Amino acid sequence: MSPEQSQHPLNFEQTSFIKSAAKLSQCPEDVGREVAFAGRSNAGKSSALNALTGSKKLARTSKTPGRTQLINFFSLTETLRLVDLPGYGYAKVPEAVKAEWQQHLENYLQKRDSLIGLILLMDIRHPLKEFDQIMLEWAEFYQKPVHILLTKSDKLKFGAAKQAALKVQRELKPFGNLVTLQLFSSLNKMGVDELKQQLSTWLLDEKN
Ligand SMILES: Nc1nc2c(ncn2[C@@H]2O[C@H](COP(=O)(O)OP(=O)(O)OP(=O)(O)O)[C@@H](O)[C@H]2O)c(=O)[nH]1
Ligand SMILES: [Mg+2]
Repeated sequence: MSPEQSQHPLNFEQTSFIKSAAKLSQCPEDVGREVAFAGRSNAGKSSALNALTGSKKLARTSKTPGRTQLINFFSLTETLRLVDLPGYGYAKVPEAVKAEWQQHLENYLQKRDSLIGLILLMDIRHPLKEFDQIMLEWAEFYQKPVHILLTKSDKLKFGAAKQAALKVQRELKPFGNLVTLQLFSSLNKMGVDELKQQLSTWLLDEKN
């Protein structure tokens, strides 16, 4: 790691919970900038937010997939936010409920002006499932950059994790610069610094 990589102008430890929203109309005012964490149920979104902010309980984690059913907003500064999106694709939820979540998610991606980028989390052992593909297509359609975290990388040996990342990277070639990717583990904190760097780049860029 180079010295400049370990310095983040943003203090992620000062993140605090703002509110939960079940639909777009309940979201905080659409001003400033925010980055949303998306991914299938159980991919590790809430755990990643906690690892990022150095808090054990900022975002609720669970062994039961589907725990986060609301859009949870966190503030980093007065104008910068992080968002924990509901995990999609949880099989035990009725189809009608799934369809409704998807609708809220697409609405959020389409209409939220302050949304400047997506962190898309995928379990490194099960990447690019159907819902990940849908998310990538929406992101491309609505022109939102995506940074992928291959989570639970601690579950594989480093060499195997690297191989898995290369394979995913090859499959993402059609998206070009819009999609980037890294290894991540909330358990051993692998990639937390790289994630902070990506978020700082997005959130502090005056063009966004
Ligand atoms: N080994 C390992 N387990 C992890 C990691 N990240 C999350 N987990 C575990 O995976 C499970 C799901 O984690 P969550 O962070 O709650 O997942 P989520 O994506 O927020 O899930 P939903 O809220 O249901 O969408 C929990 O049992 C976590 O402890 C990781 O990096 N390594
Ligand atoms: Mg969650």
